[in-house]
Amino acid sequence: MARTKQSTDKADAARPRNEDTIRLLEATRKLAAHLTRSAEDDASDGYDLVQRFYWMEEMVNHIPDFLYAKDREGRFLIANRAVAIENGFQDPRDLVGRTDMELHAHPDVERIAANERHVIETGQPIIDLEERALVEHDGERWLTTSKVPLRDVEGNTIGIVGISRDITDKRRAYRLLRDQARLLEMIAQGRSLTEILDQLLLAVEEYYPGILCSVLLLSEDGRTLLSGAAPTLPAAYVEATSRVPVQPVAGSCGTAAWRREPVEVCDIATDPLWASFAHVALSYGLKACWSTPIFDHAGDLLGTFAIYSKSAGLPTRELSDLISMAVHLSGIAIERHRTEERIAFMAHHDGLTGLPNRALFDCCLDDALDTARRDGSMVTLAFLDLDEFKLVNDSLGHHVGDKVIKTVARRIRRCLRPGDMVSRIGGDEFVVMLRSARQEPPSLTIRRMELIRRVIARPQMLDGTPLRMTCSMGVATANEGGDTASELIANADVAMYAAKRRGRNTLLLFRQDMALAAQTKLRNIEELRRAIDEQQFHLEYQPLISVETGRVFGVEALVRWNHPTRGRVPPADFIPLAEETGLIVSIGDWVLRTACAQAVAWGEEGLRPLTVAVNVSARQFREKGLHASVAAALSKSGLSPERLELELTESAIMEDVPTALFTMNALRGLGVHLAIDDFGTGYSSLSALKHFPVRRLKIDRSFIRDIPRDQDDIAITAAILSMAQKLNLQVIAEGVETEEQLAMLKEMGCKEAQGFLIGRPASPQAVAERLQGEADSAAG
Ligand SMILES: Nc1nc2c(ncn2[C@@H]2O[C@H](COP(=O)(O)O[C@H]3[C@@H](O)[C@H](n4cnc5c(=O)[nH]c(N)nc54)O[C@@H]3COP(=O)(O)O)[C@@H](O)[C@H]2O)c(=O)[nH]1
Repeated sequence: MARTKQSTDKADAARPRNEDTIRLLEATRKLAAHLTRSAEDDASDGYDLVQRFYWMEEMVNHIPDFLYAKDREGRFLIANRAVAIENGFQDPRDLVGRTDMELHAHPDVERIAANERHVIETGQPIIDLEERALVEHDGERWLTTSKVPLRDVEGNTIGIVGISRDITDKRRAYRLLRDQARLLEMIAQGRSLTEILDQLLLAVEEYYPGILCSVLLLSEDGRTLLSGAAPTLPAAYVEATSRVPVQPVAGSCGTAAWRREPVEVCDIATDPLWASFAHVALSYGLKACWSTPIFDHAGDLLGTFAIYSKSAGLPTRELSDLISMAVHLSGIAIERHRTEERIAFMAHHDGLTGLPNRALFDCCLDDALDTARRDGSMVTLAFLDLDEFKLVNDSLGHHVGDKVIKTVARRIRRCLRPGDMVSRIGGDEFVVMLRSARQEPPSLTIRRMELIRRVIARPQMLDGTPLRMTCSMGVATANEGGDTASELIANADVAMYAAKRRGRNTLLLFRQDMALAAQTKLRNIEELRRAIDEQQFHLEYQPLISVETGRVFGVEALVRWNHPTRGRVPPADFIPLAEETGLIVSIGDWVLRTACAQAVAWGEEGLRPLTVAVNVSARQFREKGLHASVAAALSKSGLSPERLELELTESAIMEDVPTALFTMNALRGLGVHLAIDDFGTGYSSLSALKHFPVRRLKIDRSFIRDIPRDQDDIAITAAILSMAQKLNLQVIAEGVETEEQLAMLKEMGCKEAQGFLIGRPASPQAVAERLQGEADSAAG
């Protein structure tokens, strides 16, 4: 207690006293006297005034808030220990007589003094005013303050009584929430990643003045960290550290990304992790660097969040909390940005190869052509289609097909120069745009395109097996082939189809006559469509006879097209186009229905039952609907199934033997018979032949034509006959035109024949007459 009395006296002696202070002391004395009297009155409770005063002082000193009274001049009259410590004193009494002005050179000192004067002059209290603290530890601090007039016993205002509470943490938490909300809003609004990260880093730096933040983003290959945001770091430093390797020893960030955990380097100058980079950081006064990896929700690394400090050391707990929040927000922003980038990329790129898709390509082609028109540069386009790609997909599976496409895409890309472009526009179709600043001779352009073609054709290793993919290419240049994007594309497309026709693995430069051919083809397709709609077809029937008896046992239905202006169009002129376009499916369906109905009609005329043979094209054979189409033709006509024979070509069967076998068995399941047409021209596997559920082989007319002159044809025909006999198959010889041929075939043991000698394709009426004639002569 004595230590307290002495120090008060000392303080009193040291401070200048003005009238208010004297009045205040007077008031205090009166108060003390009053308390003494009261204490004497209450002596019965056993506690004296001094003890009460001590308790009061202890109580006030234990309050963490700042309690104080000041005189009219702003001098401290009394304060609790919290105020003393805040101002750098141990004993509150050391504060007495001092003013804020003396203690602090803070810009807010004058404003605080003015507020206090206002309370004294008006007698109006200030309640819960938020103000900056005059003392800063670890950055700016905030108080909420209430100040009321201090009055003496007469009611005169002799100063103020104040109470202040530190609300720095509360305010920081509130600001944190507000900043967080603002950043999330920016993310939701789709603002740019740089803008969001800059905002985030500036907000963090505002909490702890003196720190500098940066975000580095992981490169696509995951091996490097690239600059993401660093709004306040010196630009030269950002530049110098724009590619940080992700490896075990690579500063704070590269190491944090490598270890996938925070790396806090408290002294860049001495830490071995910074051995190679320290000189750069230190030259900018950066002494410590604390880096935290940023992950996405799936745990994949996105980048790093780093804080640089200009003094060596480690982050405080509060700063660590703030870093966690900032890392989390950075993760959300980067992940969202990546997702948006991915969506945008997918909208304009092909998912398998990553190449620009048709929409993006068209856009770039338009731009390139615009530029070419302005500056005389040259745009060349190539349409490129892989040869027999379907075979790869069908035989080796789609996963192998995908690998092939990716390899082709990669190879084409490697052949391109800046400004060139390649796009995948279909399963195995690519379009390449080459640009050159000046007009080049066609030979030069073709050389570049040829290079692409040759590079594609290099063998690819697929699961250890080499595969060579060739392609057909059509090339068109803007100056020669056409000036608009659609003309250019159409011309390159036409040239590509011409290349395909030329025999694949070929490059053709567009010529005007190709366009004419393409236009004719388009017109033909249109006319063929109309022919189907308007039923411009009819059937003729060619007799099939028994060599032994010469009697007709069946007929082959052959389609004819009566073109409204061109007249009779031979099947050889339109069947291939119908095949190519798929129109053969409708035509074939019609042929089936008509032929079945005709066979029934002959029966109804009283003619003897015949086999009716109908050609099934390769395309029709591949169609899933063939089985249903045959079943419908039979049920609609009422024809007995064993009287219908479907002629399948060797090549259609051999395209995909297992599927063909399945289809053939399904058709046989309907009760219809099958024959292999044009036998000998394809590559029938003889071992597979014995499994095919066929009844008849039709020896192709090319082997019959030169009989009996050509010994080879005789040998082939004999071999087919012998093999068929062993396999228990019937054989018919096609294209028999002469008596010699027929006689020779008979001699060789061929039991059936078809050809102009026996009968040309004829109308149903003519067939009926022939059958009637045969019946009559048999009867007669
Ligand atoms: N998918 C379908 N293909 C059909 C259909 N109708 C016909 N075709 C195919 O068109 C090609 C040409 O047919 P076409 O001009 O009718 O010729 C056939 C006969 O006229 C001809 N032939 C018959 N005998 C002789 C002969 O002694 N000499 C000779 N030079 N030509 C002759 O052969 C054609 C029938 O051949 P094939 O079908 O192999 O038995 C032709 O490929 C037809 O298949 C149809 O409806 N659908």
